[in-house]
Amino acid sequence: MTITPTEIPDVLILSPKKHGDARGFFSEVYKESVLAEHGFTEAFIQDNHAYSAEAGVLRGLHYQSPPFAQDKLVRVVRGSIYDVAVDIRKGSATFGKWVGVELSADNWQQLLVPKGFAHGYLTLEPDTEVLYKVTNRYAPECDKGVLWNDAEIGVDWPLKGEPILSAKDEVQPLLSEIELEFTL
Ligand SMILES: Cc1cn([C@H]2C[C@H](O)[C@@H](COP(=O)(O)OP(=O)(O)O[C@H]3O[C@H](C)C(=O)[C@H](O)[C@H]3O)O2)c(=O)[nH]c1=O
Repeated sequence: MTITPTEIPDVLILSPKKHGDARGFFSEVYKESVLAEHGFTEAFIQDNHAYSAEAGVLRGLHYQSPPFAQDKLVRVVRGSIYDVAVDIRKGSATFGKWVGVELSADNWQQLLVPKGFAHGYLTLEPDTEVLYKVTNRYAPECDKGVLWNDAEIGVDWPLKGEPILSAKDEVQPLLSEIELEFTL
């Protein structure tokens, strides 16, 4: 597995090796020791699985506030997504900045999104399945968000038309309106 920092150094791209043979492939898709070598030692305690039927589904931008903040390790086992992390850590040199990476069953890449980042993704094809590990349990009372198209952030979503949003994501607050609960 190789690990590559993005333009925001705490957000990492992981590229597990696929061992292919005549039967198919085998891949170690999570290895605690490899992440520890890169300074990530948080324990993942929950696995999530999200299926989106259509291309153009946009989930985000979400985060859980302390004490239930989550680190996320995101991968795609069917289809593809444009995965986005936005730095919402007060005092960060990259506060309000975002990174976007295509994750797909084909490229087999993963994205590590640490606490202090809002996370969201846009599906790029139908029948897309996203698996991700998180380092804290689901806490609805701490479930927060930022508006997907907040002009102050300016995420360049590769949209073809209007996104398919949940009712919640239609009305998320702007970055300028949220309580900043993460400090670098
Ligand atoms: C996140 C979560 C949700 N749920 C339930 C709550 C709702 O009944 C249903 C759908 O939840 P929601 O609309 O919040 O799902 P997404 O829009 O995919 O939310 C996720 O989207 C972005 C991409 C994220 O990074 C977060 O993990 C998460 O916020 O699943 C649970 O039971 N457990 C959970 O951990």
